[in-house]
Amino acid sequence: MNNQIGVIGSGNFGTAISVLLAHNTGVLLYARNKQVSETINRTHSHMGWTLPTRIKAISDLEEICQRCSVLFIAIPSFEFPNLARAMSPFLTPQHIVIHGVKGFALRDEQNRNYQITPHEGFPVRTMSEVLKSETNVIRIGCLSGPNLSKELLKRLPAASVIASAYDEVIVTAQNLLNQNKFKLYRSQHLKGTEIAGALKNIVAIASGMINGQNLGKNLESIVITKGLREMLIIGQSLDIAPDAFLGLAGIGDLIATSTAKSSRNYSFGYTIGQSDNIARALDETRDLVEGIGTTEIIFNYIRKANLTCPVIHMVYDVIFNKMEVQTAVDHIYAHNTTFDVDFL
Ligand SMILES: NC(=O)C1=CN([C@@H]2O[C@H](COP(=O)(O)OP(=O)(O)OC[C@H]3O[C@@H](n4cnc5c(N)ncnc54)[C@H](O)[C@@H]3O)[C@@H](O)[C@H]2O)C=CC1
Ligand SMILES: O=C(CO)COP(=O)(O)O
Repeated sequence: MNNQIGVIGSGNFGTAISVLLAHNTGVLLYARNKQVSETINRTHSHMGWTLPTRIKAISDLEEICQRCSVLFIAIPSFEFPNLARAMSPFLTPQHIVIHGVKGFALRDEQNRNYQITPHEGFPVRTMSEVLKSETNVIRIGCLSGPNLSKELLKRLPAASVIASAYDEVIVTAQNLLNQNKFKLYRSQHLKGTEIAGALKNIVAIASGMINGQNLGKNLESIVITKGLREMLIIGQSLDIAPDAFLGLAGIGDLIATSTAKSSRNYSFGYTIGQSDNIARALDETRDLVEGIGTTEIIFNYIRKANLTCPVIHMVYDVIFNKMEVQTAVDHIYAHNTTFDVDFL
């Protein structure tokens, strides 16, 4: 292995991570499509962004795993189990693998209408759990925070969280990524960080819907605040400490994605809000919107776990029951109000 760092996934976030890494080290960027990697190597540009020459692209999964002892992964959650299985023969306990994926994988990949059993409270796997079960990698981390890729690629100031149970993972990520105007904060709450990053996407969709309908800043702030409450009570139901939800990977990312037009989750919600036509919004969306699948999975969970989560309910009803946004907003007003902060 040499000292190049591997990045798997050459989309928006993988490219942004590569550019940040290239400030401190050489990078091998994996693109599945050979034509894409050849074009990156020939033009030193990708998706309209000029790339540092320290980034070399590659299309051989075995080779990138053999050449890089530290790998970052940024691909959609629905492809993650397949990728983990494909990488498995090439990974060893010597590797450090850090993912930046904000979504879940179902334990039973065929069954979205899962059951909750007393022994398996959360019927989904986080990406670190997928890596643990599908590969022999031990030192796993998650990079998560308010990291809108367009802003990172424009080299605007940002920060993020590296979460891992292993100090070496945290220190390695900090050494590789810390630089002027980009800093990594540390967290030992790996699962909480992963869950926070996935759940905030649902709230970003809700906020987009409210803004697409011009329902005002008051309602937007209710949705974001109560959305955070729902993230926390889901965490509580899983015995996850609130820490992960209250830092940059929780409330920080929630603010970024629930207020930025460059967030794909927010802008998907915004399109629905503008047209009140979910079929059209789904049809027109070309971008990855992680929050759609997460809403379906988590709605099923909160129903079975008997948690009251009006914001998630609202998003579910609009997307999956084709309810109009203004009607779905009623979920927020359907309950008798009790203590404002009822979750600490
Ligand atoms: N774009 C952003 O601002 C941020 C995205 N994320 C998260 O990163 C993940 C990826 O998002 P984006 O990069 O934005 O998505 P994207 O849609 O821009 O890119 C995904 C890339 O993954 C590749 N890919 C898909 N399946 C693959 C496989 N099996 N093997 C290898 N490559 C594969 C695709 O070809 C594509 O290049 C998501 O979970 C997202 O929530 C996290 C932070 C910021
Ligand atoms: O998670 C993100 C920024 O931190 C990216 O959000 P979107 O996937 O909504 O674009």
